[in-house]
Amino acid sequence: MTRDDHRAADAADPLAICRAQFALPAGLLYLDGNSLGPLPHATVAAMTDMVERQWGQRLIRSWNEGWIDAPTRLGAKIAPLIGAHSHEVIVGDSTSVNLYKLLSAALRVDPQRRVILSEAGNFPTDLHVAEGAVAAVPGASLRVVDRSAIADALADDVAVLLLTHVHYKTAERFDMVALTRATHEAGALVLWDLSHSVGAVPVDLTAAGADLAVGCTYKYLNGGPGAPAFLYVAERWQDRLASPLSGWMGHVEPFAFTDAYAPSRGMKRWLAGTPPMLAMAALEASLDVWAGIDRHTVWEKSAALWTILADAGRAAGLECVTPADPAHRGSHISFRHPAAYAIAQALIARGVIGDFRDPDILRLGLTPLYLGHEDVWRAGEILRNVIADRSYTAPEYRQRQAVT
Ligand SMILES: Cc1ncc(COP(=O)(O)O)c(C=O)c1O
Ligand SMILES: Nc1c(O)cccc1C(=O)C[C@H](N)C(=O)O
Repeated sequence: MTRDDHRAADAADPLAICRAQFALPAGLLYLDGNSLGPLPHATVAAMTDMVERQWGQRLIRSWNEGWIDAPTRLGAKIAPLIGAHSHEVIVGDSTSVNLYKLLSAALRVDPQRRVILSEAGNFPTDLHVAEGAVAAVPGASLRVVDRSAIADALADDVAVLLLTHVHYKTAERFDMVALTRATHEAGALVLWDLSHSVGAVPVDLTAAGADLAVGCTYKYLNGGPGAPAFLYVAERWQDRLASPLSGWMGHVEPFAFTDAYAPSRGMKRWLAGTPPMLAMAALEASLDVWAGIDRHTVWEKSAALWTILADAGRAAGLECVTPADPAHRGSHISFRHPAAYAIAQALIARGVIGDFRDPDILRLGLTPLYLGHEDVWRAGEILRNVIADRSYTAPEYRQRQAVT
């Protein structure tokens, strides 16, 4: 396909108008929105209003003018993106903390089931938090198996299967429907980490019959660095599970100021402390960008952008570790190369921001709201040049930074 073909695809692209909603630096090709999404213009205005008016002028009155309901209001805005009902999602804390809450609760459902089952090579925080959760429950343990062995490892001692739907390194995607069904047949609950799925691939937790989920909002949802995460509990579990972090915001009557804890009905019991309103304001503005955007259109465009980079990678002789079948992958593409770190640095020096994942993965995110076909084609051309002329072998590209 030629540059003109990609220009024609951009001209016909229903999502092309979304690009103007983001404050991306001119000339930059940003292929790292799967790690930190860019700043929406609306966020700047929302933060100004939050700081100057809501905090500055309205002060504590703002708690009754929209702040106290922010966790459930934002949860309701995320719900359609993950195929959940609005009363099944709440926003607060980090993905790591939310994982702890849900894993701890799931471990206490059936005393005969004390195992968290997960995937070797899952995103580290998922496994680290699972270690912490089992350490707090006598007799509990973490079982980690290869992704191909998950279904067979669903023994009768498993309390909860913890999986990241789209793998952070390879973009491999689990079959949510099939694995949820297999987990239920084995008598366990399933907890999906949707950090690399939400805003990227169409997710339907209700259709899959999923029990629990968490996910990150600073990647494809563009909520800002460290934006509060979300937590999902299917309605049928809401009265049966309780948070181990029984803070006052999860109390049925926080402003009764009682000594004894009694959990709220519904999703509010998953709150612990006071919501971080500055961060909530940024996230709400970015969620509003998603209102009215069809997730299937986003996914179709992602698949088209993926093919452009896959072709460039093939032409450059790179090994692609992301599945070619769109049904089995997420919205990034990863190439394995012994000099992946240096290649990522050489690309950054040429205005293409992607990232590197230890030890040998070059990862490029495809975010249809602000990347066009021609943009991705240009990134692919730059990638081909960097490989062909071996410019990545320059010594300055070997220097590792603290955050990669
Ligand atoms: C699969 C997955 N889970 C969780 C996280 C992050 O958790 P937290 O926001 O708590 O750092 C990430 C990325 O940072 C991730 O890729
Ligand atoms: N959360 C991050 C951070 O605080 C610093 C650097 C990167 C991140 C990330 O989000 C990493 C990301 N989850 C990943 O998939 O690799």
